[in-house]
Amino acid sequence: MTDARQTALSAALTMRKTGGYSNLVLSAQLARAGLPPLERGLAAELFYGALERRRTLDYYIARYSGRRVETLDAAVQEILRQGMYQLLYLTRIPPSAACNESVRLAARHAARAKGFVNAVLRAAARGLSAAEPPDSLAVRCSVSDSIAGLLCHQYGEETEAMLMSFFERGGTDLTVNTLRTTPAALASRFAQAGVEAVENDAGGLTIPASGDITKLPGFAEGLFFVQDTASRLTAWIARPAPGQTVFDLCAAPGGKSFLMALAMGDEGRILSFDCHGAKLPLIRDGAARLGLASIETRLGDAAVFDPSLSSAADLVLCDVPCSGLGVMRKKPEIRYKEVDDFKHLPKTQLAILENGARYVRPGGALLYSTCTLNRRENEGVVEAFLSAHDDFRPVDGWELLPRSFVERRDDSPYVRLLPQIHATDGFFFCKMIHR
Ligand SMILES: C[S@@+](CC[C@H](N)C(=O)[O-])C[C@H]1O[C@@H](n2cnc3c(N)ncnc32)[C@H](O)[C@@H]1O
Repeated sequence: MTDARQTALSAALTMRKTGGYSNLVLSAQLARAGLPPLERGLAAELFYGALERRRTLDYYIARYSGRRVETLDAAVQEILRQGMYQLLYLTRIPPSAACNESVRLAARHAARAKGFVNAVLRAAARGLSAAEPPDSLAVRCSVSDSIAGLLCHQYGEETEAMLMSFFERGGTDLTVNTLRTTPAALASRFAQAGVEAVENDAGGLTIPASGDITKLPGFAEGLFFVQDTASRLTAWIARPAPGQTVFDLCAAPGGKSFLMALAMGDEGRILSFDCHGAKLPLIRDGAARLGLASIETRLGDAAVFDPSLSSAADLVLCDVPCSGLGVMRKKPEIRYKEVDDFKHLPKTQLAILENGARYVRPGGALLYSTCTLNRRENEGVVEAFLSAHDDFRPVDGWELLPRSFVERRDDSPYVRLLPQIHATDGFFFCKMIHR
């Protein structure tokens, strides 16, 4: 029989085998399993929880088994991780149920290890309340040693609070299609369907994170799209006006293009580029669902000048590819990247920014953004750009934000959203004006 625990285990084993994005792997397993809502919620909690806490869980598994986790069979590793996750973090599940259910899974997937799984989890259930937490910050926060080292170097004592804040569960943020409805009207449609939506200060709605977004009322009518609050702030900082020309150089899947089109009342021209042709339909389909006619998609490399484009854009967005260290909450696989995997990025990011600058008309704006906390990809890139371009001046992004986001830490014009302070994803924005 397929249940929540079986579904979570299948997703974890698939992820090991095929890699890929955790949300896509889980969605495929959930679609196959057809579980009722509560069971879906538990499956997601176990799958994401065991993935995002993996290093911490492995520390305790090693402690109570006397074995290094990598030496165990794949199914045994994942069953123990999900079992240990229940013991440590899911207080609503009695420890005996966590042990029994894990043993049941072991009987099916690793019969010879049934007794071992039982012994490890029962020893943990008895001992965990008195166990010392891991000494290592990387293990406590469950990130790679190299990511912990990088962030400690850049953020010092704030690092642990920053990384711990990624474990807090948030809802799903939606941007409302204000050409078709209002946040209040959409919230009341959701309420009629039993979905509680809360309006936030940045003009969006937050709903509890569960279920299939496409089944919500208003989805097919294009009344909203999923977009994190941090990302939505692009509209406040960019402030495009109706009738303007906007180039969105790294646009797929299209969230910021949609946001610009809404801010412009769908009047004007938005050219949405991506270098991956396969992603362009995501932008086109999204724009069609939302009824946005001002968006045109183009295949293009943001780092290479296209002479066929006029250098008359009012606004150029460079929402560059980045290490994603600010979005670990939603993409837990990012936790285990190595810093070497993304050390090439600043060069690409600077090349995109340099090229983007060539399309901005005098008086127009260039907006650089990332969803990472890595200063080499943020301040490092814009400072390299600004030191070579006295024809661009940075503007104070904080002054453009809604009141509730003004908790700034310094006088820098760059907007640095920190998850432990602003309760958003980690994000970076630098808006520059072409003199
Ligand atoms: C951070 S994502 C953009 C997210 C998007 N702006 C949104 O809000 O939905 C970066 C995008 O840049 C694209 N990309 C990466 N390198 C690129 C390049 N050299 N030229 C154009 N697009 C690129 C990736 O395919 C990816 O879709």
